[in-house]
Amino acid sequence: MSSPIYVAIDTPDLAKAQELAQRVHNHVGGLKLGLEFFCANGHHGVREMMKFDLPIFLDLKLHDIPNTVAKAVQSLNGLEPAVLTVHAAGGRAMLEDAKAAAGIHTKVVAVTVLTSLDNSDLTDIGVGGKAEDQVARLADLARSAGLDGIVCSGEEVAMAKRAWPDGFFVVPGVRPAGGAMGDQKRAVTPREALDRGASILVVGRPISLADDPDLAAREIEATL
Ligand SMILES: O=C(O)c1cc(=O)[nH]c(=O)n1[C@@H]1O[C@H](COP(=O)(O)O)[C@@H](O)[C@H]1O
Repeated sequence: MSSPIYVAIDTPDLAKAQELAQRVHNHVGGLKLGLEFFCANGHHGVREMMKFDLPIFLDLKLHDIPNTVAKAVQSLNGLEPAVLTVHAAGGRAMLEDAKAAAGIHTKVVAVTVLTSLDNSDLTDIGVGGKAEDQVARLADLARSAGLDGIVCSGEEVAMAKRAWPDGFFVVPGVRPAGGAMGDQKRAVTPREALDRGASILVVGRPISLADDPDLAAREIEATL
């Protein structure tokens, strides 16, 4: 079985992205490319990263009116990433139109509550209640809008999976025990996330900033 670890390649620099992928590609199950990579390198950059023969997770976190998001998703035609993100907070029509515009081989997943937010951040943006309640609400919306799954933290994934047993659950912001949190606030270990129902794990800095990214990826995999 392939590794559930998708390495987050968070750089605008194509050569650096290729170097990291080259180092870790035998120890991860996929490559996650984000907005900074896509803005700098576009379709060409994604095609270059497809050469590693691993599934591509295009993390664009689209969030706009339905027409704009649908056209943006259509503009990815030809790339057919394995996974594509949109923000659940864009609402039902946006989610439905994003899914309808995506290729059949692309899992469209909705970001619920960013792992960098805690309950007090939610209060600041006018969302009352706890992160878990908001994740539950948005997961329900994503499911009824026909999406393939959600992105949430390891703190909510067990609850979300109980409510949506065949959903696809992406858990980012995971940290090996004792690892630096950085800007992440709702982090669990990779093992905990998997045990609680994650389908795939997104791991960035614990691998990319390690002195030996290859070893770091292998060490995380060994804990799973
Ligand atoms: O959609 C994501 O992948 C995502 C959602 C979320 O709630 N939190 C989150 O950290 N991410 C992404 O997951 C990666 C986490 O990176 P590290 O914190 O360096 O492991 C980054 O590429 C984020 O953009």
